[in-house]
Amino acid sequence: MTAVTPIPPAADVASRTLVLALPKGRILAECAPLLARAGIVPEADYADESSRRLRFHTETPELDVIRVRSFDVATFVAFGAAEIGICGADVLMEFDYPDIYAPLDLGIGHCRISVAEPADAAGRTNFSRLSRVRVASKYPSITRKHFAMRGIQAEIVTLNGAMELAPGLGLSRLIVDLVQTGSTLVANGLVETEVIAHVTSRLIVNRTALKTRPEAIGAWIARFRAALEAAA
Ligand SMILES: Nc1ncnc2c1ncn2[C@@H]1O[C@H](COP(=O)(O)OP(=O)(O)OP(=O)(O)O)[C@@H](O)[C@H]1O
Ligand SMILES: O=P(O)(O)OC[C@H]1O[C@H](OP(=O)(O)OP(=O)(O)O)[C@H](O)[C@@H]1O
Repeated sequence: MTAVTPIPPAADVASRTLVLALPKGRILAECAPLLARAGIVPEADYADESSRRLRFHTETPELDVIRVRSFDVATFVAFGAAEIGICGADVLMEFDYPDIYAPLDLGIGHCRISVAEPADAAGRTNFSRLSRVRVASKYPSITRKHFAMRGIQAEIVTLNGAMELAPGLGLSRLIVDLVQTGSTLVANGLVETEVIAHVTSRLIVNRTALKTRPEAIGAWIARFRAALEAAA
């Protein structure tokens, strides 16, 4: 039988090293100056995506960082595996975890989550007469809610990338995806028809951890706030 590691008693949880979950990819690079201003200096290879390590110490003994997929940052924090994290508002909207508190807009990762359709069909869809529509997205919950608010039942085709291919290949009529410059849409013959929400990255914390360790976590929130003010 495999030995099961006991769940640490509350006292250990209260004193364990805090974990900050960072999203690998584009946001990680944008985070770097903010982390530096907040006094967080992780081991040098934390930003080296060719490194197979996922957890890194920082110069502050009571704080480690982990590097995970952007969508998974919210899950690590919601379940208390990481006390603090940085992730896009798109991810927070999609999961809507009640255990996450997002005290700070970090002003990085600017984009929007939008509906798009083929340029040659744009403007021809009469949404007031539509009862069902097939939409490709990696945001099934946001998409379903958005169309439900207009009385349309969205049939979601969940993809993890390259959504822009879906309409041209007959997989869906519309897509819901992130847009920043709009060049990916243009390159694939699509146009943005509706903005669902504007997105930036947020500092997030686990609500229970904030209640049990208010000084430690509150101090990190304050450091991030000061770092933002210093940059303003
Ligand atoms: N084009 C963009 N411009 C600006 N911010 C973006 C853009 N695309 C995504 N983001 C923001 O960055 C976050 C991470 O996106 P990124 O593209 O790095 O990862 P991903 O491709 O969604 O994830 P993965 O590679 O793990 O599948 C998103 O949740 C969003 O908040
Ligand atoms: O409006 P733009 O500036 O063109 O940016 C939008 C693109 O950026 C994101 O993709 P990403 O580059 O993260 O690739 P992915 O498909 O692997 O998620 C998003 O899913 C769009 O495809």
